[in-house]
Amino acid sequence: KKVGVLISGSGTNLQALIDHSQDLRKQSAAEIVLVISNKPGVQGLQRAEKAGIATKVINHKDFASREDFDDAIHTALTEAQVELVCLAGFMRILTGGFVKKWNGRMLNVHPSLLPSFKGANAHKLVLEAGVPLSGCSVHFVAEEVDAGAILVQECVRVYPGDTEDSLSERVKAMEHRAFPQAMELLAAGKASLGENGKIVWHSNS
Ligand SMILES: Nc1nc2ccc(CNc3ccc(C(=O)NCCCC(=O)O)cc3)cc2c(=O)[nH]1
Ligand SMILES: N[C@@H]1O[C@H](COP(=O)(O)O)[C@@H](O)[C@H]1O
Repeated sequence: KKVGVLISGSGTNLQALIDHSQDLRKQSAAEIVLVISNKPGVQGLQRAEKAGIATKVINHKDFASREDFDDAIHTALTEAQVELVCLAGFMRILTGGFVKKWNGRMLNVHPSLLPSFKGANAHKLVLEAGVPLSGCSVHFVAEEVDAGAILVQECVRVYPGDTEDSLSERVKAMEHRAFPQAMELLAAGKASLGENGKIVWHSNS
C-alpha cells in the first residue's frame, strides 16, 4: 500500500515509519511515497529526502481557508496515488470534508493513553493529573479531534520528578514502536475501521 505522511516538525515518528517500511527483512506491506509538511525547512523533510522519498511543503499560510489548504493536501496525496495517510506530528486540525475522504485510511499518533488527555498538551495534563502510567495511542482520524478508534497503544511509567521533556522522551520511544506496528496492520489488511466506528480484526490476513 502506498503511504503518505503528513508532518510539521522533527519527524522522529516519520523516521520510525521510514525505517520500518524500508527494512527488507520485515517485508512491509507499506511503501512511503510522499511526505508533506505544512512548515518549510523542518528536519522531517531532510529525513525524507535522505531516504529518497518525495517531499512537498504545503504551507497553510498560503491558503484563504482551511478547506483550500486541505484540498491542496488531498490533491497532492491523490496525484501520488497514496492509499493510506499517517499524521506524524502534524499540528493542523483537518476539516470534516478531508477526514471523510480518508475515513478508515488515516492514522494519527497521540502521546497519551486515549481517551484520557486529548489535545495538544497531553504530557502537561498527564503530569498535572499525577497518574503513574502514560503512553501513546495510534488511532484512526475522526472529525472529532483525538476521538477515533484506537488501533495500538503502548504504555510507560510516569516517575516523580518527570518533566514534560523527560516524559515525552520516554513516550516517544514507544511511539516509534507503536506507529509502525499500526501502519503495518492497516497496510497488510490485518485490521480495519468497521462501519460502526470500531476496529475490525481480520483473521485470514
Ligand atoms: N479532524 C481531525 N484533525 C486532526 C488533525 C491533526 C491531529 C493530530 N493531533 C493534533 C491534536 C490537536 C491539535 C491542536 O489542537 N492544535 C492547535 C490548533 C492548530 C490549528 O489551528 O489547526 C493539533 C493536532 C488529529 C486530528 C483529528 O483527530 N481529527
Ligand atoms: N503527535 C505528537 O507530536 C510529536 C511529533 O514528534 P515527531 O514525530 O515530529 O518527532 C509526537 O510526540 C507525537 O505524539
